[in-house]
Amino acid sequence: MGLHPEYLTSFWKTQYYLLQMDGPLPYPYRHYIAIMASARHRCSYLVNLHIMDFLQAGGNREWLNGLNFAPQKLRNLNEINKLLAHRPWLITKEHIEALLTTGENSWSLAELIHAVVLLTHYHSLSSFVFGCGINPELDHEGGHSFRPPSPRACDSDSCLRVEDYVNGHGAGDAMQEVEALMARMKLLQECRLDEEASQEEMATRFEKEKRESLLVAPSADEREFALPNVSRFVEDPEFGYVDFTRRGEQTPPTLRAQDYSWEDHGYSLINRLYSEVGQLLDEKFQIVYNLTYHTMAMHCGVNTSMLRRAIWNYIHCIFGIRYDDYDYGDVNQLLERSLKIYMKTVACYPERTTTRMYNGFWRHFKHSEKVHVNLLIQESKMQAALLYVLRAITRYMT
Ligand SMILES: CC(C)C[C@H](N)C(=O)O
Repeated sequence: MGLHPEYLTSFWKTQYYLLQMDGPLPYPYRHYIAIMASARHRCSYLVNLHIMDFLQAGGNREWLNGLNFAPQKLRNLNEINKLLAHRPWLITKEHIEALLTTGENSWSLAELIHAVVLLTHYHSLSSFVFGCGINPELDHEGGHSFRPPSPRACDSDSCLRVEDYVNGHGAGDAMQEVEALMARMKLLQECRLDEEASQEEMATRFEKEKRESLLVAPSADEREFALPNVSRFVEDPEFGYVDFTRRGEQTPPTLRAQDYSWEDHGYSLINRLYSEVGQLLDEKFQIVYNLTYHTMAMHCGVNTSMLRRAIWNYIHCIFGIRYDDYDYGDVNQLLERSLKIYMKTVACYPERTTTRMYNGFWRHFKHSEKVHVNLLIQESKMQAALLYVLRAITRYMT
């Protein structure tokens, strides 16, 4: 994240506020929730970090034996943790009601907001960790694996491939890919001026992109095994993003941004209930959405807003969120298949990200640009999950 200091500052402020400042939840709870959220995505890096923080904050060591050892109140969060991580569109006001009205184990509304922001923060941070290939620290379990799950650590196969591209024949191809992408951006910008698609056509393009996104998935053999220090915090480990293996599984239903958007609805609700955090999140979303260096691989002075918007909206599309004024044909034109696979893996099954996927897209772009893509994925995913849970809270309250 240090490659993007403006973003990092905002990220740190938010995280610091959520973990260290006065707030509705006791400190050990905050770290335990971070553990529960990271464990959903098998992110041992973050689980280990927060196990240490939990103990430092005076947390009860017993709870670290697993979810079954934690107080019932925390265990009650399990359902919403699962849904937020994998299928946030399934969250209803009944889930909210169940948490707020269970006698002595009830959550207050303020506590619940704190908890859901923490959950979504750590789900999306897990995506960043796997997307950028951050390895477990050496003194952590799995820190010395002989096949590290990290894009940074090269398995010989993918290292060879990258060298091939850069030194040999592939380098020219990779450069041409950049040129072709720039040309497509230019063409789309020019066409936009002459041609406006009808509302129905725009809706069809969204549905097509959403349906197709279901087919963009890593193969099952990329599954990561869960380490015991992580799996003890996970119940119902099979529950994931829409499961394609089950027949007749539907695509996520569509949430239209005009009915519930961050700017008009989500932000104002969270601002009312937990105002500093509302502000901090809003600032962070704005920073990441507008972040640009006007570069594209070896080119400078480029307006990349179209490309960055396509990345942001593709993630929202995977989670069923549609912007009526956006033409999803752009996503199809601008995001190559290998990038879509990478993005969907990082957002939905982060633990299955591989070196090969990381190296496979945008072969001529800089490392910092790939990290930039990860920031967009991370924040877009967080906002998507928040929109669903905040909508459910609004429905519960009205
Ligand atoms: C994600 C990247 C294509 C972003 C680009 N390098 C920019 O500065 O806008």
